Amino acid sequence: MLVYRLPGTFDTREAHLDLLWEAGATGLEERAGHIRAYFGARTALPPEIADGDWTEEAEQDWQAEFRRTLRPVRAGRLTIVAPWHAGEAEEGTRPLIIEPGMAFGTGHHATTRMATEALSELDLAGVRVLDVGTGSGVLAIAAALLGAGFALGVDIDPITIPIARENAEINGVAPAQARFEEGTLGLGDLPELEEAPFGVVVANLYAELHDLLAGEYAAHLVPGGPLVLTGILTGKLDLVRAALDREGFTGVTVREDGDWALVTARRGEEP
Ligand SMILES: C[S@@+](CC[C@H](N)C(=O)[O-])C[C@H]1O[C@@H](n2cnc3c(N)ncnc32)[C@H](O)[C@@H]1O
Repeated sequence: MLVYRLPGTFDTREAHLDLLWEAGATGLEERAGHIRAYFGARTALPPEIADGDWTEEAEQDWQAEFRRTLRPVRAGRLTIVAPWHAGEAEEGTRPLIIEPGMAFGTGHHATTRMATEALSELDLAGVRVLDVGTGSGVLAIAAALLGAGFALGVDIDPITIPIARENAEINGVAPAQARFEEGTLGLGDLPELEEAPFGVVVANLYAELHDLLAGEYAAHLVPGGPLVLTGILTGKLDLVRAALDREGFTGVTVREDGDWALVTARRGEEP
């Protein structure tokens, strides 16, 4: 693979980005002060950009570089690691191994890390946990490793389900501890969801969906059960706060990391 560097940012070079795709770029990335364009082979750049200040980088083993730079992420009582870093969990934490792949949830996004930290602060011993939008399965697996009695991960995207199951297996989490099913809330077609309510519901989705699903979260939680929501841009916190208020959640707390927020609340009053 070849990488060409061009000074500038996506904003200042916007007109060039389409040209790069048309020229066959397989990836574009903005780094401090320059754009990197990835090509499978040496490519004649279009004249509009060929006279720019391009540098061709030496060919590298990008796969090895990617594997090296994907560092372990500390999240509460766990460290989220790729399989090749399984021995590098921080002292006093347990490794949560996630194979980086097609599904969201390697721990490198602030929302995944904050949600894992929030789960880590709860006493999950023996508790049934519902993870809505499970992706890589990271939060359901985290719950199982933190002692949950059972975790169910659901995702609307079917490609995530075998990925989540494989990640559970890598972590030694058996199907009796964590199961993964295609689906969502509100459709009523998942037998597991018709069973007794869950002790904790966690969802890393987005603010508008939390607004839509807030009533479903309440319906699937035991009275007083904690709700952990993230994937929320800080500018949309009011939408989520209003939805939780509408559905009778109490004790709302907010934590932020950059543009992202995590909200916790409890269903109704303590029993
Ligand atoms: C931001 S990722 C979160 C992945 C993982 N739980 C984490 O915390 O890193 C959101 C996931 O939610 C799924 N999703 C989106 N809309 C959904 C819905 N209505 N019901 C269930 N899953 C949904 C997506 O397919 C995606 O896998």
